[in-house]
Amino acid sequence: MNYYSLNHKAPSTSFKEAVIKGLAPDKGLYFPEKITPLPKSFWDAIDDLSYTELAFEAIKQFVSPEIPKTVLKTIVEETLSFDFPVIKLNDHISTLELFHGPTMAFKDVGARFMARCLGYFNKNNDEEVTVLVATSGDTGGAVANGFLGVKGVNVVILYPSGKVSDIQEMQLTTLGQNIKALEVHGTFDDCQAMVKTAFLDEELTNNMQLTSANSINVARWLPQLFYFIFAYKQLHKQYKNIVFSVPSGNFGNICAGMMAQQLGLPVKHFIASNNENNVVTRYLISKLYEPKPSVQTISNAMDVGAPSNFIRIQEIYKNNFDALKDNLSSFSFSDEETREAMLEIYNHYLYVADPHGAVGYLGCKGYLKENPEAHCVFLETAHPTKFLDVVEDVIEEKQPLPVQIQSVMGKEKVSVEISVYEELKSFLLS
Ligand SMILES: Cc1ncc(COP(=O)(O)O)c(C=O)c1O
Ligand SMILES: N[C@@H](CCOP(=O)(O)O)C(=O)O
Repeated sequence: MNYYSLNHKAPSTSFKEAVIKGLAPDKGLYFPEKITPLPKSFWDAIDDLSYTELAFEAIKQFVSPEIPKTVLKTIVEETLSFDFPVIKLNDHISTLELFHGPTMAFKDVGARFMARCLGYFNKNNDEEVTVLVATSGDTGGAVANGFLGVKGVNVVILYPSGKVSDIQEMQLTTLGQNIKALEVHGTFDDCQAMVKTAFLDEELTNNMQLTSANSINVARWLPQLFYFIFAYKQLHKQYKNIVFSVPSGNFGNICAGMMAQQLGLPVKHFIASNNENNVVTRYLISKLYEPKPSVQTISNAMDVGAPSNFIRIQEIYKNNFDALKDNLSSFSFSDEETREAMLEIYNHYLYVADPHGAVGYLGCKGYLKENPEAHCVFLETAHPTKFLDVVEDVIEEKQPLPVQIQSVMGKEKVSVEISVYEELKSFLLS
């Protein structure tokens, strides 16, 4: 599959080059040249196919011919070595738990898939690759875990100082080896802007092979489309009008869901559920896309002022506002509403949701008011214990810590503080 730059000022490139480069030379995100819907026989067989078979068929067109089928099979099997259960809360709302991987957030799938693709492409290459990642909380830990000890790969994670949870910080600052953490005095958007600037800096790119493990990288972004197919497999016999409420920040996950829909997944509608960082909610009301600096919230991983992937969503809908609006609703919620939702979910359903999932739940409720015939699946994008302070404070109940979380507790934090791009550059050159 070839990929073109959404800035349209760079040549199109293969999957391999798109993964290795991360971002196109004109700073545009890569997008597949063609999306071929999966045949009816695939959807008809959904009950008989395993998760790995479904994932293999769904991703095949995007990675071939550069990744041979046998290699892809192994990559998919290794990537998906944990569960993706749907939990029904009531007849209209379910949640898809995406936190059963090693770092307990939905990023594990993309990070593990990308690490293996990069490993395959680099296997006969002596040149080291530096993977740059900006994180508002979860990508950093997942990429650190996914790339730990991978030969020839150095990972540099930029995270906003004081704006990630304690456990998220431990996950990205304590692993050592080939993983380095930079604590940025700024917001996630500052981290993301520094990463994008680095890709355009010839002094850097002439000296080292840089790539990104954020969802701007197609190998990190596209595997997220599996989730929507997995949820559909579990629910389609019971419910007809399935809609997804996706807690959104950088909009990679919801955009991957829209790619699954392009492949033919019968999704009725998407809901982008936001905290107070709500550029897309405002856009759908005003038609004006006006990013603004992010504000800090209790669903910190969604504290994104300028979502990278919105341009991919615009591409899917050919920049047609009405077509997008037909398929996408968006709601924005305050921290107070989020806390109330966490308590409501706990009291009514004895289910402990994390703050991001709770925003997704509120998105379901908002949509169902006008569309009572739908069955809404909100994505539980991270395990509640990643946000221990908030969760225990709201439900007033001590939470047992899963082994994945226990394994990072008490380890020594190692990070380097930086404030401006020049400091990132000298760190990378040193
Ligand atoms: C727990 C959690 N929920 C939601 C999001 C938002 O996902 P996206 O950036 O793909 O919109 C993130 C971060 O990306 C996250 O870590
Ligand atoms: N919420 C993310 C922000 C980065 O998103 P990505 O999908 O583009 O990597 C995080 O947790 O870091």
